[in-house]
Parts: sequence; C-alpha cells; structure tokens
Amino acid sequence: MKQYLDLMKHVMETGAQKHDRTGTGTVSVFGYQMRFNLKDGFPMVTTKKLHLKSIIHELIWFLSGDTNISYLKENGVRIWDEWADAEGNLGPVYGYQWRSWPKPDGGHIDQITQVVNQIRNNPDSRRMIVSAWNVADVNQMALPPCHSLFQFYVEPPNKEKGESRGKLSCQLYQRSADIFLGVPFNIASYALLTMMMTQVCELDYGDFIHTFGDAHLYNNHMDQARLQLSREPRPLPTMKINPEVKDIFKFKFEDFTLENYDPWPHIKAAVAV
Ligand SMILES: Nc1nc(=O)c2c([nH]1)NC[C@@H]1CN(c3ccc(C(=O)N[C@@H](CCC(=O)O)C(=O)O)cc3)CN21
Ligand SMILES: O=c1ccn([C@H]2C[C@H](O)[C@@H](COP(=O)(O)O)O2)c(=O)[nH]1
Repeated sequence: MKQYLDLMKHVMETGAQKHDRTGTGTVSVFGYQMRFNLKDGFPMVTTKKLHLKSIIHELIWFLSGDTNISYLKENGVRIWDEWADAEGNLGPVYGYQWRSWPKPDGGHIDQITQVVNQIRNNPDSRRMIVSAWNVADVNQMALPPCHSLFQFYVEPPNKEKGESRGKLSCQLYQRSADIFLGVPFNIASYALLTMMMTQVCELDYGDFIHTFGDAHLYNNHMDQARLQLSREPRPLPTMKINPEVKDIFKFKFEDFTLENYDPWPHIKAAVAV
C-alpha cells in the first residue's frame, strides 16, 4: 500500500492549511489519483489495523438500498452513528441513490442493476456510471456523498496472450477525502465492490482507480499520520469470495474471507463531525 503512504506524504509536504466545515482544520490538496491492480492482492492498508467487518457490512448495506443505520447497529458497526437522526435515518444517501434514484415521473432507477446489465451485455459502453450525487436531493442528506460517482470499464481479452475473459476496472471520484480515517475504508470498499462485480459478470480483475477532489489530513490526525509513515508496509492480504454467488444483491457477510492480513497495530483517531 505504498500508494496510500505516498498520498499521505504528498499532502503533508505540499498541502495548504485550510479551514473546514467541522472546525477542525486540515492540510489539503485538490486533485490526486491512485491505482491498485486487483491481481496484486486486496488493497487493505497494512500500516495500521483496519476493521474489515465495518467495511463489508457497510457495502452490503449500501447495495441493499438501505439508508437507516439499524442494520449497521445490529451488526456492531458504528461508523454512521454520529450522522443519523433519532430514528436512525440518514436521508436519501448512497443506498437510495444507487438503487432507487427518483425520476421526475415518480418512478425510480436501479443504477446497480442497470450497470451490471451494461457490463454483461455491452462491455464496450463508455456510459457505465453510478452516481450518488443527486443535486436535487443533496440538501436532504445527513452528509452529501463523498464517494460521489463511479464508472466501470472492461478491457477486452487479449487473444494473443490466450486470454478468454475481459478485465473489469472501476474508477471512483471522491469529492472530499479524510485521508487518515475515511480513505482506507473507501479503498477497501470499492476494491471489494469491483471484485464482486467482476465475479457476477464473469470477468477477470482489472484496476481500482481512486481519484480525489479535496484530499485532506485533519490537523488532529498529524501524529497518527506520521506514525503510519514510519511503518514499513507489509505484503497485501488476499480476499476470497464465495464463487457460488452470481447475483450482486445476494452477497452475505459470510461470503468473504480475508487471508494473510498481517497489519501493524491499530491507531486511534477522532472523527470530525
Ligand atoms: N470526518 C469524517 N471522516 C470520514 O471518514 C467519514 C465522515 N466524516 N462521515 C461519514 C463517513 C463515516 N466514515 C467513518 C467514520 C468513522 C470511522 C472510524 O472511526 N474509524 C475507526 C474505527 C473503525 C470501526 O469502528 O470499525 C478506524 O480506526 O478506522 C471511519 C469511517 C467515513 N465517513
Ligand atoms: O466515505 C467517506 C465519507 C466521508 N469522508 C470524509 C471526507 C470529509 O472529511 C468528511 C465530509 O465532510 P464534507 O464537509 O461534507 O466534505 O467526511 C470520507 O473521507 N469518506
């Protein structure tokens, strides 16, 4: 995960001091890109221990179309607690926009189903996009989507190399990124989503490309970031996915097994609300 440490170093060395909505203050750059070849292993940060359980449950929850935190709470995931209202609702956030984007005629669009169908049936399409950034709904959301839009790309099989399957890549545009707390979650989450899509579309692994708008380190995460930079990254773990699952909406927590994850110890940090 040199890519992640390079981002951290780049922001520390070249970032500007910038005020932010939470009042914490950040060091920030605008525009950056990382690339992970999913064949090289599962891109899970090794320079601190990450809580994979939260990441998997959050992704299953997004894909189910749910926007109430009760499913997360039942599974011991607390990362959205600070933003929910008294009933546990977050407003029309990711799950709603992914699965039920509202149409002017009162109907809804299931963007995930549409994109799976496009990847399967029209892999050369340049329109395989899922957007959570619904301009009309943003002000009803507890937090406007940070991972705002993603696009898939199928590289055709190279027949000369004897390849029979295309390779699926995904690029995410993240408008705002908390490098210490949020980004390790976001990388693992989208890498996993890309791997799940690859399996259900019967393709091979391509790249996950992570593109940023405002990439920032909060001022109260600097010691933690320096500690992480002092640690040598370790080999990436491997993610095993139950090969029986062929429907993107049928994955369960038990279908995922992470092998050979040997991280440095966890590092605590306060989340800016
Ligand atoms: N400032 C901020 N940063 C974020 O990363 C973030 C938000 N706000 N708001 C919405 C979601 C919630 N996300 C979060 C929230 C908390 C943690 C967090 O506290 N992580 C700890 C504990 C992990 C756990 O309990 O599973 C960590 O050490 O990674 C991570 C991502 C990502 N998002
Ligand atoms: O998946 C996520 C969700 C949120 N974040 C971070 C990025 C910012 O630090 C805050 C959001 O604040 P805004 O003022 O709305 O930008 O949450 C993240 O990194 N990843």
